[in-house]
Amino acid sequence: MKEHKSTLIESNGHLVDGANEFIVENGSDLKCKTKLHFYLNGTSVEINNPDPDTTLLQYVRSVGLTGTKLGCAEGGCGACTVMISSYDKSSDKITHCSVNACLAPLCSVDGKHVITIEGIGNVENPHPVQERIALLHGSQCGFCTPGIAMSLYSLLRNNPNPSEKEIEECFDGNLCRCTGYRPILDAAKSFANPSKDYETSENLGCGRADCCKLKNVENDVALDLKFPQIKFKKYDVTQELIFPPSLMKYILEPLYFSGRKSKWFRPVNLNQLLYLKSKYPYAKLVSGNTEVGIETKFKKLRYNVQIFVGDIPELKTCEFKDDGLLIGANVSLSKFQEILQDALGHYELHQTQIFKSLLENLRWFAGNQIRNVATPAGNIVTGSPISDLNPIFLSSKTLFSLSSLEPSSMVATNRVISSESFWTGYRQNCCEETEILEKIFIPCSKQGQYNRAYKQAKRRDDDIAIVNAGLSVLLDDNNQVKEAAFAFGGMSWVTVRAPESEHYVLGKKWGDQNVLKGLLEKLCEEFRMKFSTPGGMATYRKSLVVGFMYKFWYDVSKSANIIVDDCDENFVGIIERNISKSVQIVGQAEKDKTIVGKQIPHASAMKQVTGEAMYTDDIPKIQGELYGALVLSQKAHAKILGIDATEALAQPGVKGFFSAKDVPGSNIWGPVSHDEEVFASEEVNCVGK
Ligand SMILES: NC(=O)C1=CN([C@@H]2O[C@H](COP(=O)(O)OP(=O)(O)OC[C@H]3O[C@@H](n4cnc5c(N)ncnc54)[C@H](O)[C@@H]3O)[C@@H](O)[C@H]2O)C=CC1
Ligand SMILES: O=c1[nH]c(=O)c2nc[nH]c2[nH]1
Repeated sequence: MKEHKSTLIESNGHLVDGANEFIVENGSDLKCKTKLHFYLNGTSVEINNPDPDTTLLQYVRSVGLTGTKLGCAEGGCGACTVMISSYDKSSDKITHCSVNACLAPLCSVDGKHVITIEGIGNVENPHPVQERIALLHGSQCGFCTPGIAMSLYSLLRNNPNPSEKEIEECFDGNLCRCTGYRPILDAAKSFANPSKDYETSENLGCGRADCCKLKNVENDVALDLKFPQIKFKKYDVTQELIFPPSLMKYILEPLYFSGRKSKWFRPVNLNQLLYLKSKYPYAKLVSGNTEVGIETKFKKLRYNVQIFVGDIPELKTCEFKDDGLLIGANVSLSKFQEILQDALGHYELHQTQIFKSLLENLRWFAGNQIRNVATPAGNIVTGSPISDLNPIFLSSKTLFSLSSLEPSSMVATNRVISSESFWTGYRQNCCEETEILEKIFIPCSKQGQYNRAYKQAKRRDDDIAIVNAGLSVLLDDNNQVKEAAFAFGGMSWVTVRAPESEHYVLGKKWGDQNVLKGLLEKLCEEFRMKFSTPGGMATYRKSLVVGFMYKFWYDVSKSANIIVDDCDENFVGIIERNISKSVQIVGQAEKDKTIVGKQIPHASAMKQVTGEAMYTDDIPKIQGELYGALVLSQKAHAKILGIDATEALAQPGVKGFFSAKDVPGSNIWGPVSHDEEVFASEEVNCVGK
């Protein structure tokens, strides 16, 4: 990767390539559009100067599409899943992505087609996805159900013939806390092509002659066999909502919106971005918004100027160079996965170690909805100490290319910095205010190099790491260590290397058990973590570091054909979760009975799965509506000596305060025995009462 300089001023004195479109500061004279245009469930929508702080979820719910739910608000539960389709002119391809509407800025959907649960079907005419989830008991309280349906729908739009594995994986960003995944997966797998998961004929099916998994069985016939009591609609991909033809002619133009608290720029090429960043050095770049969205919502950070970088083609490029992969810093993580997968076929086997580590790691990076929008740049620049990607970048000496524009000379400059010197402190890096991360160069591994990534989180899918690692060694022909780079996340304020352990192992023989012992001891010395360390679990985190190295030792030994004593296969690789299997045994339907022995979907199922079911939060607001909040005990056990609400009542907008003495009738209630107070009267006996 070479550093370069270029000027944004042409010989005739004009700015090149559209940079001048942002020259006027207040927006009134800008050549950019101030109207947002997109499609929502097949209908064109235009909004003049939308507020940059509005999320897509707030918008769709505000126009009555309340099937999309607000759950965690941080991209973790999937209740807000919608599908966003976009058309790429250069490849003439339409892509469909499941996305968390709770984090997606409304302003980011310009030129795209947003489909919510209401857009795919309704109670009278449900989409097959909705119908099968409802009829196969895939909803109980139904709150997560629209999001689950939209994840499956998005998968089918990209891949109408998925395998069972692909179906299970499409739900890695959806949580359900009451129905249970068994009936959801049963319904979803009714869309699967089983032959994709079972490669040999011995594995085809459960042994029954009429097993639904037998090859050559037509999909709908198979369904009848598996669920004989239920008649489903056939899934016909040709009946899907089309991508609006007018959006295929859409011209990408710069946008400018000015809201109550912030301004939003959308440059459409790199020059425009560099120009804007030089003009507004303090501006926040927004890409997938999966980190910035958390900062503004939960950490209450304010960014008065936001520059959206999600529609800049130069930041989404990919080149297979002789010695590595050069990618635009803002490719989505899903696209990054595709690129890495292609790289495995493009390069020689020994060159692909780092690409494989990244692929392994991306499997466990959040859920699909996040990976469809989040970017490597977002992860690198955030510099979270438990970033999933940064340990691998650090262990592989990945290079970052930073670009900026010097405003007085209008010269664009670029410098290349190694990941080894990029992060400087807790969520800090060496980017200057006017710099942007443009490209990332991931080197090919060398002959004899081994790179692995490990992650331990509280659960495998959709969770942030407790500790993670990117480990690399280069062995010579005698298996002596020529180079070592051990990077760990979750062990300090930033992703860190273990220089003493790396130094210890240099020149030593991989596979020699004394070396392993010494290496593990060195790691323990190097990561002395105080019991009081932020994040806690000091002993556990240290043991994870040692455990990862132990695993790496055997993993590399196996790959390098080094015979080691005590090599337990369980130390190598990860424990794979097989495709889940389930069976529901339903009693024989009794002829003279209408209910007993029959699988009867509950009465709200179809309403829930179509988003038509109304929850409290979905009820339209009424004029003068008031809100209530509970005042809870902060003491575990205390006598209530008195309640003074004067200060609360003095707050603007507060209309009243109510306690036990205001309850009309009895203050005692309970589901079976009436032994609880509605409001505590004399004593509290737990925090939160
Ligand atoms: N909410 C969630 O559940 C999860 C969030 N994440 C977060 O997702 C992030 C991934 O990316 P995005 O959503 O795309 O990030 P983002 O749009 O939220 O931006 C994150 C940071 O990266 C900066 N940035 C983005 N592109 C840049 C560029 N080209 N040059 C310089 N700075 C740039 C932004 O200014 C911001 O400081 C990670 O940082 C990670 O922490 C990851 C997994 C789960
Ligand atoms: O690298 C990351 N991986 C994650 O899973 C995650 N969740 C929040 N922030 C995150 N960063």
